Amino acid sequence: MADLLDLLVALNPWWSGRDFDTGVRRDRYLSKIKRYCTTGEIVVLSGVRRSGKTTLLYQMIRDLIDEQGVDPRSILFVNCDEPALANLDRPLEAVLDTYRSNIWSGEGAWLVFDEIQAIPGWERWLKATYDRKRFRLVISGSSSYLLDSEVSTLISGRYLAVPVYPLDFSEYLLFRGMEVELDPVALAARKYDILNLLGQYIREGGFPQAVRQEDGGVKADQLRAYYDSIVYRDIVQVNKVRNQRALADLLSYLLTNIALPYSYRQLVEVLGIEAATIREYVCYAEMARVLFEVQYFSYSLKVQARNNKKVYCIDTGLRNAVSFTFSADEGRCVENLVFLELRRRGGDPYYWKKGGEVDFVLKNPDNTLTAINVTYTDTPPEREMNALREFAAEFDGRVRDLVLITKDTVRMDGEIRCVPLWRWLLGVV
Ligand SMILES: Nc1ncnc2c1ncn2[C@@H]1O[C@H](COP(=O)(O)OP(=O)(O)OP(=O)(O)O)[C@@H](O)[C@H]1O
Repeated sequence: MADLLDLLVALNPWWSGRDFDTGVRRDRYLSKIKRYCTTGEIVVLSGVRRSGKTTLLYQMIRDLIDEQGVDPRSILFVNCDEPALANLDRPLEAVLDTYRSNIWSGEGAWLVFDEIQAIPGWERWLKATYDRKRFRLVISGSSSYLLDSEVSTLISGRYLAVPVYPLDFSEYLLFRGMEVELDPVALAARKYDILNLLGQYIREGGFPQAVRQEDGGVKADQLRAYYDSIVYRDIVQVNKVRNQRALADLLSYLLTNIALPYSYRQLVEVLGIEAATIREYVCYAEMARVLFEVQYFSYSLKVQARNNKKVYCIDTGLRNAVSFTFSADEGRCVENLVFLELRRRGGDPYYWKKGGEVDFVLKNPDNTLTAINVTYTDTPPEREMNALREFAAEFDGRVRDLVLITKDTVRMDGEIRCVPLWRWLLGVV
């Protein structure tokens, strides 16, 4: 089919040696994708809208061609969102047939399908293609579609997921033109530039396109547009939400109150929405990866469930653009940044509260615990230290690390290690 071939040629500039834009490299993801690709499993890039999945696919393709010497024609990239594909009867089969008969009929082709969830029936096609063992498969899509139960069952045990987040702090610095060497002298020399950019990162977050936008007004509009499309396309449409007003009120409340424990009873009272509906909507927002709910830490599931929860947002810039906030809540945005970084590092944090409060508790693979508090004042308050000590006493013998993330204080205080946020985010501690 000539039209389809034209479309594929346009989508795959590397077949004809044309250049293509790969933006700023994100090595953290590229090395993971590369490792996963060697396993022969389907590699799935999933993450919130606009976090940079398509661009990462281009970067992977660039590396395949330039570093690994893969024949450019053996790589097929398809943006499944292309309107032309929607008119085809069996789009994925048609695309593969056209590619195999015109471009590459040899072994070992790479099939890279972006936004694959746009094509109905893609799960079955993917499973069947995987079972034929003739292709390497890399797919991407926004989370709510890719991680739902249907997909997990159809391709379960056959895929490795790469969760994609907006920029981390070192990527943010790179986007802002600062390449930092992780050497103590170089870091000390650039500390004030780094701190200045950290202030901006806390406010504007890490959505790549918004970071590159210099005009503050346009940036905020862009972030609001992202939010609207996440809410509408990934929550309302996917889950057929009827009470959109209630959803909007709930999300707005939660985003304004990130990092604060809340109970469903309190939400019912404030918002006038039923508890079951609140639970359902929070779950949708988590699937769209716009919010993350954090549970109370306890070895007893009953105690965990009985206690209040907290939420954090996928991006502080997005949150600041759509909620009613004041500059005084910088501390909570900082806590949100720490939460996101813990998730990027593969952690699944809890919080804990008794006399004092511990912002994050992590269960380590060796069954020990790490407790982290975050403070962003010039002098770390004693109450943050005391809460960590209280936690250590409560879970005596199980605690491996007590960490206080600070604005600029570096010291050991008994068992507590104080680390400045910027160093912790860059992984130099
Ligand atoms: N590494 C990067 N370097 C430069 N710009 C980037 C980078 N990553 C993303 N962007 C920019 O951010 C925007 C969103 O990126 P991209 O389309 O890759 O995200 P996505 O996660 O695939 O989005 P969606 O889910 O909406 O399809 C684009 O304008 C893109 O140019």
